[in-house]
Amino acid sequence: MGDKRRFRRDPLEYIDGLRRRSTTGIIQLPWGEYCVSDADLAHRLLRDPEFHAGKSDFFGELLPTREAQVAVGHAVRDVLRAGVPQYQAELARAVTEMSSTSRWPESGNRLVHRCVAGLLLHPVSTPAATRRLADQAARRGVVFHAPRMWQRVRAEVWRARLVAALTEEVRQRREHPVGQARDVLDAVLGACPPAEVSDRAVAELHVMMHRAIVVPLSASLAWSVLLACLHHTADSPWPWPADQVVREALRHRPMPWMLARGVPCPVEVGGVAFQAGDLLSVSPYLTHHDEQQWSDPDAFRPERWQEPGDHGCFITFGAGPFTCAGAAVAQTLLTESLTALTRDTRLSVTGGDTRAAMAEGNVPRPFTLCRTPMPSRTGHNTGRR
Ligand code: HEM
Repeated sequence: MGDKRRFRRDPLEYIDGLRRRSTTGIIQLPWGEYCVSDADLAHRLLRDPEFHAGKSDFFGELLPTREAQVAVGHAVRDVLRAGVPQYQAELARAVTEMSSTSRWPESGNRLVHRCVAGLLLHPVSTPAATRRLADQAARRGVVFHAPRMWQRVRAEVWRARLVAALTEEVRQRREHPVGQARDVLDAVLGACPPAEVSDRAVAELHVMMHRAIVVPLSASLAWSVLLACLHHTADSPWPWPADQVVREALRHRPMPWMLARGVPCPVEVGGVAFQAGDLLSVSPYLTHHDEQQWSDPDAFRPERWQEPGDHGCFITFGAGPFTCAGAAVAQTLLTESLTALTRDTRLSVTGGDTRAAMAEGNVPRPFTLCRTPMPSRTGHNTGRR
């Protein structure tokens, strides 16, 4: 079997194989780029000031300075943090309406999207047509990766419509500013002075943040559900608290595939010479499955998170200057979601396995989730496992 086919069949196993054969701490990916496979080297790279002197590539060219990037990240994080009770309320409604069997990851995508929608665009302050458009665009490939070429072409049309509607909304909001951010759009607006960031760039940033929030949350929720169900098949409730399941799923199957950095100047790493501008990546998956860092790294063991000293280098949210701004709130939202899904309910899956499908990152292959009601252990709904 050729390298590309082997990679497609099981990308994580494939890069694990490359790592095992490497003696230099660096591997070459099938498309030619290099990835650091040694966990210590990966951690050093993510923290190296020389690799982080300018702006983060995460925002592309939408913002003028690194300071503006940090301000947008923090403002969006603050809105999400304040919106946790709203997320919980929508989650409770959505889970009640969920059928006893559902196809994942699509159902998880819809669930997360529904619960975040009111935080992305405030329901009262945003015209219903714009909110509807954002919802339709999300379902038609603007947010989640569309597998087929024609779907991706169609997504571009929806994206253009959405950006146009959001640009108009930004114009309106800039004419009538409010004190406190009501949603992610206000948060981005508040961090972007009109003289420096155009209405259209704010609209583009909103679409970008929409994806940056919903896509990794959905994939990580799907992995949490799948991995816990595959590793606990008994009729009893899961033996782990939801936050430990989430944390272990984020370690075992980190959704971010590669964290890429532009090489700032000619340098040699692991015997390979890089020129300024070349890309060098770090793989959260390889780092989290490094035996020097983690005991029994290939085992799914949520309980490791209650054991002091069993935590190696954890980089699902990156590390160093460009770390994810939403890491803490993301873990809260994931824990809330898993808690709601398992409340007085036994979860089981059919058809799932631990191989990743490559989309915008590592996402689980399709599986069916069955939810079976269980009598409440306390006689009433505690909301916590
Ligand atoms: C499970 C969910 C999430 C995962 C796995 C995740 C992961 C990541 C990763 C890997 C990066 C890039 C780090 C790097 O290049 O070193 C990143 C950047 C970022 N993420 Fe997240 N993220 C998640 C959710 C969120 C949420 C909910 C927000 C909302 C505030 C958010 C906001 C950001 C921002 C603003 C950046 C850019 C940081 C910067 O360059 O200053 N993320 N995220």
